[in-house]
This record gives sequence, C-alpha cells and structure tokens, in this order.
Amino acid sequence: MSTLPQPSRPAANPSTGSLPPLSAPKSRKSLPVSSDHARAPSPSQISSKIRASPSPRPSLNKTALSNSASNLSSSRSISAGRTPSSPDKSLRRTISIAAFPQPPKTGSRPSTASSISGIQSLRSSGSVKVKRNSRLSVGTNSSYRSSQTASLLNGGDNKSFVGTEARDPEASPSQSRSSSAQGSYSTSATTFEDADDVTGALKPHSKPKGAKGNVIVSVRVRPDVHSIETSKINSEWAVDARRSLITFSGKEGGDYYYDNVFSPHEHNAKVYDSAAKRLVRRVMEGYHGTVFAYGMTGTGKTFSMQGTATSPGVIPLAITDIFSFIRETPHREFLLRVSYLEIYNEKIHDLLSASASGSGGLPLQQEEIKLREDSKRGVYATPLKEEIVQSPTQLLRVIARGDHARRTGSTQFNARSSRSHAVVQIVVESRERVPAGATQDRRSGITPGGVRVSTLSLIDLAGSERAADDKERRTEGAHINKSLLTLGTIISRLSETKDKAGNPTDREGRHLPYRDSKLTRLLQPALSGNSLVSILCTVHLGITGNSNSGETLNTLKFAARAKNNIVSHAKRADEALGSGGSDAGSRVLLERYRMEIQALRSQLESQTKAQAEKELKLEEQQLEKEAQARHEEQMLEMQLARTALKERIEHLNRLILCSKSTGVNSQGAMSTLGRLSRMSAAESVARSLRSSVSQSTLGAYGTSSVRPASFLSVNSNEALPFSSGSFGNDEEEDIVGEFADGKASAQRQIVALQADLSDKNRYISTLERRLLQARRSSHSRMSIGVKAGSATSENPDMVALLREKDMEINELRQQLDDKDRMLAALRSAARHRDLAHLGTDTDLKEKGEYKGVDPDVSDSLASDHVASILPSHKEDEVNGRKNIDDEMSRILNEMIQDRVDSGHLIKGSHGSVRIATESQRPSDTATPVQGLTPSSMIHDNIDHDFQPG
Ligand SMILES: Nc1ncnc2c1ncn2[C@@H]1O[C@H](COP(=O)(O)OP(=O)(O)OP(=O)(O)O)[C@@H](O)[C@H]1O
Repeated sequence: MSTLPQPSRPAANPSTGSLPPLSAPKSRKSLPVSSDHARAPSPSQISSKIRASPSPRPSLNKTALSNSASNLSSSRSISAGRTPSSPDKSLRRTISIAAFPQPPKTGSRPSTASSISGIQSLRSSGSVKVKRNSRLSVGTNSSYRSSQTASLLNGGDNKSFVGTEARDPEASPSQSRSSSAQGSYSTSATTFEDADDVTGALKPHSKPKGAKGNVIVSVRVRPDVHSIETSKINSEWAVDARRSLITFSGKEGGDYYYDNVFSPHEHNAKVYDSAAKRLVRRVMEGYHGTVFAYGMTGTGKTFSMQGTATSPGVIPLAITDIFSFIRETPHREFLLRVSYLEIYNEKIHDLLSASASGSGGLPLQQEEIKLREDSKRGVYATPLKEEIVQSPTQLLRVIARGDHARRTGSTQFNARSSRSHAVVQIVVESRERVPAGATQDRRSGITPGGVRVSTLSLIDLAGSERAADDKERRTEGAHINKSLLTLGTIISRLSETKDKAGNPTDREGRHLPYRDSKLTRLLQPALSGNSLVSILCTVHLGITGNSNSGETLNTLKFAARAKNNIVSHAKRADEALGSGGSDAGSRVLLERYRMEIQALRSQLESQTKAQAEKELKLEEQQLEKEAQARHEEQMLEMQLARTALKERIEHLNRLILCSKSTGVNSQGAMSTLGRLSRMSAAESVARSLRSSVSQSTLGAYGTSSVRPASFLSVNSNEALPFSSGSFGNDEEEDIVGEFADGKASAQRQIVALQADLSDKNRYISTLERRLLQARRSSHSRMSIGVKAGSATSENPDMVALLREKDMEINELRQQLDDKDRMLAALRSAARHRDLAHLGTDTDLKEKGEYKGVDPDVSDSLASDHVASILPSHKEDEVNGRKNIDDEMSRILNEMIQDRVDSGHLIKGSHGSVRIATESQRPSDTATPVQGLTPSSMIHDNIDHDFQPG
C-alpha cells in the first residue's frame, strides 16, 4: 500500500507552534514594485491578463492571521500600499526550512551547477532572443513574481528580489543564487502577484524579510533542436536563468520570476541540485516531500525526472542522494520501501506488480487499485506493492522495472510520450540507532524513541496536449487534460480555509475538487499542507514543435499560481512507536521488523539452546551407545574366546579321557582287544586286565555274564560292586560303554595323538596370540577409557578375564603335559604289547589257534619294526607285560586323580568313580568330561578323535 505524504492534515488554522520561528511572512502583496511597473500598462490592463487565474483572490484570511498572529507578528509583513482589508489581498504564512537543521554537506557528487547564465546560453544558442531592458519597451502587461523570496530548496537567503535595476544584468550584475554561507537554502511560499496587487505597489529593491516557504517552483526550458538549423528565432521570449526570469513580450507578455529558471543548456544534475536535492535531504530528515514535473507533452518532463544514462534525472539522483544521506548518518538506521503506480485513463495501475507487464508489453489484468483515506495515513492507494530496497542499484532496478511497464505512445510532439501520470513513492523510515549496551524498554521490547516515517513522491505527469487525431490518443489526452485541469483549478483555488467538517475549501468556502481526478486526490496531501513541494515546469520556447506560446504561458501561469498558492506547513513527522499494534504502528515497518528480528533472535537463541542441549544429550547417548557397543563387543569377544577355549578344553578333555580309555584299551590293546577277545579269551598274561575290560565292555552290551571289571579296578584290583552288565547306575554304564568299542590300532592312536598334539600346540599358540591381542586392545581401551574419564568399570572384568584365560591356558598346558606323558607311556606300552603279540601270535600260529584273525592285522602285528624288540624268553615277556600293566595303571590313576581333583569325576565310597553332574562340577570349570559322556556320544568322539591329523 502506498500513500502520498499525508501528515496530519493541516488544521483550518494550523498551528505553527511546532514549527521553527518564521523568519518572514509570506505575503502575496509583499512584492516590491519595480519602476518598470510604473511604466507598465494600466492596472486594468494587467489585471485582465493576470486574472487568468481561475479563481478570484479571497480576502485576507483573518482567521489565519489571528491564529498565527502570536507567531507571526514579528515576521509577517503586509506589503506596502496594501491594506489588510483589501479584498484581494491575502497574507500567507511562510515556513522557513532554512531554520531546520542543515543536511550534511556531501562531496559525493560535485554540484553541476552551470556557471553559464541562461541569458548567455540563450544568446549563444540564439534560440531565444534576449531582451535587455526590453520589457518596458515591449510593453509588458504583467509581471509574475513567483520567486520573490529566497527559494525553498534551491535558493539562498541572499537571493534578492529583482527590481528594475536588478533585472538589468548590468545594473545589478550578480544576483547570487548560491546558498548562504552556511549552505542553507531558504524556502518561501512564492507570492503570486496579481497585476492589481502589483500596481503601484512594487518597490524596487525591496526584499521581503526572509519570506520563506516550503514550496519551490522551477521552470526548465527545453532546448530546441531545430532552432540552430533555422535562422528563425522566437523573439517573443527572453530567459534570464541567473535571475530566474522568463520574459514574454508577446500578447499577454510580462516577466515571470520563479525560484529557478533553467536555461536550455542546464544539465539534469543542475536541475536536481537546485530544485530537488534540498527537498530530498529534508525527506531523509523526516519531512514529507513531493516533486512533480508539469508541462506540455514533449517539453522534457520525463527527461528531467528520469534522465538518460549519461544524464540521470531527478529520480536517479535523488536515489543516490538518499543513500549518501544514509551513509552520512550513522547514528540513525533506515528502512526504505518503494512503490510505483501510474494513473492511466483515470485508473490506477501498479507498475511493480508482476502483472504490470504482460507479454508484448501489454499489461495484464490486475486487481483494481483504489484510493482510500484515513485519518492517520491520509490518502493512499491500495492494494499496492511495496518493495523494500537496500541499495541504490536495487532501488534503481525497481524503478526501471516500473518505467518499463509504464504506458507510452507516440504523439504529435513526442515519439515516446508518457500517456499516464507516474508516481514513484519512496517511504523512508528511520530511527535513532541503539547504542551498544543501551537498555531497552522491557515492556515494549523496543528501544526508547520511535520511528519517523516520511515519504518522497516523485511524479512525472503526463503532458497536456491538444486534441489528437488518433482515437486512443484522444481518450488518453482527454483524461490527461481533465486531471491537469483539475490540478490547475485546485492550485489556483488553494487556501488554508476549511469548512466545519475540516474539509479544505477555497477562500470563498467552496470545496476544492480533489475528488474530481485520481491525480488530485492522490496529490491532496501534498497540496494541502504538510509536505515540501517542488514543482518543475517544463516549457519549450523554440520555434518548432509545440513551442506554442499560449500553452507555454499556461504552464508559466500554473507555475506561478502553484508557487503563490501552495502553502506548506511541513514539519518533521512525529516519531511513532510501532509496538502498539495500532494502524500507525503497523505502518512503521522498521519497528515491526526490529521487533520481529528481536522475536526471531530470542526464538533462535532458545532454539539454539534447545538444539545444543539436544545435541549434548544425543552426544551423551551416542557415547553411551558406543561404550555399550564396545562393551558388548568386548563381551562378545571374550565370550567367543571363552567358548573357543572351552570347546578346546572339552576337546582336549575328550582326547585325554579317550586316551585314558585308549590307554586302558591299549594296556589291554583296545584295538586289538576286540580282536583278542574274538581271538581268544585264554590269553594268559594280559588276561586279567584285558579280558576284564573286554568283558566289561562286552558286558555293557550284555554279551557277557562275567562280572565286569571296571578299568578303574585295574589299579585297585578290587572287584567292582556291580552286577554283571551294570555299573549300578546309568553314568557308570556310560563309562562302560566308552570302552565297548576299541578297534583302532595302537599305531593309529599314536598317530592321531601326535596329530592332535601338534594341533593342540598350534591351538595353544593361537590362543596365546589372541590373548596377547586381547591384552593389547584391552590396554588401549582402558587408556581411552581413562582419557574419557569413563568406562573404567571394564577394568575388573578384563583383569578377571585375563586371569581366567591364563588359568585356562595353564590348565591346557598341564593337560598337554599329561598327554605328553600319556603318549610316551602309550608308545612304550605299544611297543611292549607288540612284542608280546608277536610272541603270542607265533604261539597261536604254531598251535593253529590263530583263527579269525585278519591276515592283514596279523601281518601288521608281525611287522618288522617290532620284531627287533621281541623278547627271547617267555618269562621276560610275562615280566614285561606286568611292568606295562603297572605303568599304565599308574598313569591312569594319576589321570583319574586329576579329574577327581578337578571335580569332573567323583570317587565312590567303594573306590568306584562316576562322572560329576553339572551341578556337582565346579562352576568355573564346568567343562563336561566328554570322555565320560553317554556311549553314543563317546562313539562319535572317539571316531572324531581318531581322525588322523
Ligand atoms: N533538456 C533537454 N535536453 C535535451 N533533450 C531534451 C530535453 N528535454 C527534453 N528533451 C528531449 O525531448 C524529447 C521529449 O522529452 P520528454 O519525453 O521528456 O517530454 P515529456 O514532457 O515527458 O513528454 P510527454 O508528456 O509526452 O511524456 C525527448 O527526446 C527528450 O530527450
């Protein structure tokens, strides 16, 4: 949404209390009468011309006078020769902008003020005939002094009024247009001087005492490109830029003074410096400001406002200045938003909305934009897109986009004529910057002091034109002309009076027709008081094109009326506190943004906090998880190692027991036992043991009625208290079962045991390696744990585990030793047995009793390698067998004792043994004695254990 500057509407009799003391009154009748005018045509003649002004001048505004008397009495003056009661005389208050703080001087852009006077320029160009002191000779009928005082925004306080002498450059050569020594510009509500008023009233060299206002009117003369080529010169016009004077010597001729007159050779930069710069600076300080270009089509309005790439106009130069000001004002912060609209055929279009420019340059249908008014915002267009801009480039780009969308067309006088009124509005919000560490208003969440909002409106009006041939142009022209006419009417009737309802009226109490056109409605706030105004009127005085003297005169009169009638009580906008949520507050975007930023910041802070806490928690959880995972991993490793060790121990145990049993068998020649038992039960020497074992084995299968003798009874030589075929309980039966099958040869057992031995050696070395690794990794983990200050609880476990593993390894070593010993014993037993078998076999063969013996076995038993140890005598043989029996018994006893000690076997009261149940075993070495497992298992194990390698 956008609005033209609408500070609170000026009251019927606006108080000037908030304004700086007026330095001079603005009096319509304060103009000095030049001696020229003495020679001027009669008052009646002048009046007839000057009264082109559409409305008669009301009488002096008594209310205004009385209301402002206290403030103005010292500074107001009523021009000489004029009585307060004079009906056509009006005393207008003036407001001095010179008393306001001066903007910082910038060196950002050098002033391009041309030193060439307009007269000189015109002379050189020859486009306008300069007439020195010719006014009187021409018989000038009127004299418009629209710039009788130091001008608002482009003049200096020292600017003098031009009397007869002063107008003569030679008589009064230097009318300084420069600003005062302090660089201040003064403004004045230009006094429009009716001929009636002038008559006999103007005093040469009189200078109103600082009559100043906030309205500046400038006239720019467009160069005539054809004038150089042609010898014809429009001799009716004379332009004296130095004295801001345009003189027309034709019909209705006269002198026209303004705040600025720019000769055809003045550049845009000069125009900006003199006509707009000051106003722009004031807007940045908190005043509303409006600059608009008015003039016939093709006279250079767009050229002045937009300019070209090489010669930027008012708009781009203002933008540059705005940002220069921001840079130069570090103690304040600013927010700029811009809108751009056009009024085309009495309809408002948003030039920044996406739909503003459709394909092929045709505008798309967009939501109708309406003008609304409220007490706080004044008149504003809605809905209107506003863009927040942060750099001159961005702002220029936004405006260029709007320019692109603006409607133009070819007219008789301008190939690219603006067919609409274009309004750029830049809303400036500013506030004191919060000093670092300053305390803030806790309740509102904002810093003390509010936001100041001011608006700069830069308006390029469409040009007035005569009826065109083209229908479309005619329609456009009708709308343009109507709105411009309304504008002219309003300006000519402007007064400070208002009706009871507070609506502005002219001096006769008639309503001002602001609502007659969108343009005037939109300009209402600017025209009716609280805005600084700069009007740039463009004319073309050449002999070609539309250098129509009548039109030019109209423009000059418009300018003069504007300067004379528009009274501005511009004051700095109040600082609004935007936190209240009121309408005003909601307008103050800067504050809203600040609060939003603050809210977002605190939100961000709390979120960051929460995030940090969450992250910390997650991290902790992660660490916990990692520790847990590590722990689990370690436990798993340990478990695996443990399981592997246990399995191995079991395996070894099985082997040991099997070896024991094998030993028993080998003592009784287990593999051969079956064979022997099959061969004969009458084998003499080894019978006691071998047959008993054999029988017990057989007994286990229920094939023998002989009382079985457990292999344990070998040592004790005690008869087992079991009945035949049973050990008295199942476990013992299982034991018996183990010995029931013994077919492997001693050789194979030895080979198997050797392989197993090497296997175990390998395994032990593997275990040692693993242990070493485990120690290392445990050490590194422990050190990590110590570093992290956690996971120290793992140490006892690890130590215990290591200890356990050490024990297991020791145990394994012991077992291995046992095995070694057993192996040695088995070897020697095998040797002896083989020798004994050789002898026995020979006997049997001799006796023909060696039946059923496998010839292979027989052969193998009779192999050469045992032949060497064959005893020569039977007695030796018997003794040898006895020794073997004894040795085997001893070894077996030792091993059994070991198992009893380790809790795997339980000794019975009668010397019998049985396998300990799970519950009876020591918990830490709960290794099942696989060698004493049920027979089916034993078979498997034996088979497995006997696997070579
Ligand atoms: N001071 C100047 N110096 C050089 N060229 C100018 C000047 N003023 C106007 N012109 C040229 O005159 C032509 C018409 O100017 P411009 O379009 O600004 O007129 P306008 O008043 O905006 O017309 P319209 O109302 O039809 O839009 C342009 O080509 C422009 O470049």
